[in-house]
Amino acid sequence: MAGFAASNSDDSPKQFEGRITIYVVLCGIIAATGGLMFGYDVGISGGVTAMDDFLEKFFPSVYVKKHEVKEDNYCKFDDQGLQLFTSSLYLAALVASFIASKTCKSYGRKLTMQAASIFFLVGVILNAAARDLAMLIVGRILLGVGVGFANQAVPLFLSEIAPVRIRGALNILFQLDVTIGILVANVVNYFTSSIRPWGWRLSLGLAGVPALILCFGSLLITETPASLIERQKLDEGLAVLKKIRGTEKVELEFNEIVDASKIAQQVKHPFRNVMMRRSRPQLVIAILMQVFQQFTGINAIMFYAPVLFQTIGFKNDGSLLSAVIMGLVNVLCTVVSILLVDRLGRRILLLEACAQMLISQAAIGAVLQVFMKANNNLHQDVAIWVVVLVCLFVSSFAWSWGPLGWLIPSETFPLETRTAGFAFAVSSNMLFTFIIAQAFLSMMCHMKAGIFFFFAAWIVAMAFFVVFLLPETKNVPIDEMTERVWKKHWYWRRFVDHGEDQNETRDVEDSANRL
Ligand SMILES: OC[C@H]1O[C@](O)(CO)[C@@H](O)[C@@H]1O
Repeated sequence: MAGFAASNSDDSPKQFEGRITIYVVLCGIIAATGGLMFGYDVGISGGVTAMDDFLEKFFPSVYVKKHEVKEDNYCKFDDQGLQLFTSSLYLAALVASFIASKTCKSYGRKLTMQAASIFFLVGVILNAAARDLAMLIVGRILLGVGVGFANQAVPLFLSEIAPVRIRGALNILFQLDVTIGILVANVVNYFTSSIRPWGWRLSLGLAGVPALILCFGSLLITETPASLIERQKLDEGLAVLKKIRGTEKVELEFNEIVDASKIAQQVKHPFRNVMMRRSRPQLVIAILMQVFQQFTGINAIMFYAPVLFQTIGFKNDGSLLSAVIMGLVNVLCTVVSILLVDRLGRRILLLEACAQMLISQAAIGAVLQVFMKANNNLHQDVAIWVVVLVCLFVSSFAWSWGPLGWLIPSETFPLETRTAGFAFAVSSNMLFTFIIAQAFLSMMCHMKAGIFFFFAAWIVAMAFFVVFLLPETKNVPIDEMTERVWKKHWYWRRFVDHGEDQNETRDVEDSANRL
């Protein structure tokens, strides 16, 4: 299989000077709290939409359907308005990520994170105080803008400040915070569901906590050297590089960033450049990683776990508790990824997970198909098996496609197309999260257990993608990807080697002449 991977002649990381400083780790931990906002939101909506008081106030018809004994269990929550509550956030985030890519480039990663926390806070206030559906949805849209800004800035920030040998681990702090956010949200829902009739307001309002952490925390962190140098702040960039590497000897790395930024400055239209032939490998991979991440079916489970568990017959408390257990598995297995990603590499984790996810999705489908046909509810013993299978699925997702969906796109684009290219990754994630959020309950209503086979089929396609098209990027310095990865890949090299796109060359030359 070596022929399909990037066959680096020298697999050891380039020896940039420097150690892993406390400051760099601290900056990583603070910035990663952007992931908490995203995760909290993913986790909170499922539980809130299962709460009677919330349904009765905003979605009375769903409330009635939920309590109708004869209604088909698979279809109880099939309501476009209810799904719009969950999904509107992702639509807003999709649009926001393109705006955020511009602010990231022109004003830096740090400022973009600060803006994210402010948008998010305003959204939280509207949500917690919502008196009608309109207020609720406007609040969700603002939360979405916050998520779009944070998801754009944070993974880039983490990959750019990280020393190469722990880049994977540091970047995965973002996804770790996403999973912690989901878990905390599930725990919060577990308790607030018994606070009648305003428990849902508390659930939605507590989303302000991670936003406040990011807002104040981001005052303490640095801007990335790459962003400073890209914006012509060379001295500041050099000083920051020395500080985060804990040494004065940073010339090699500094020069590499300066070289990358010289090319970046000549590119006046990053979005046009990202569309050109030679950006094709990174662009295709960034988008597909996200499409595939979502078509594992993860969010069908994350958003609607409490609803799903109610569907198979757990009572309110039982279903929220199962969602909490699942959330814990998600967090712990993301830690496994942090420990392994820079040792085993990205491809092994992704491939192992494909096998484990395929087996668990197919098994969930089979159990529901067999046992739910005769009886609209599952027997408690069988339902517990479904929870076990869901945990098996979530564990493998958590050490692979979850974190690597962010890591790989953030480390593969060259500086000149990095923010624009990464915007495609974020927006694809949001688009497909939106599609799943909007469609899952209807799909479950129509396809019933078949939905899990649908996701299983996608997992097969993902495995082929990794085997043939995804090169290994472990231990490759971020600004050396073209030489060491793309030019050596059996398929992608044709885009990079002969990819001198006429328009692009003209674009760069024009800019150079103007300088
Ligand atoms: O941990 C699961 C979560 O991770 C993500 O895939 C983001 O990487 C979310 O879409 C999902 O809800």
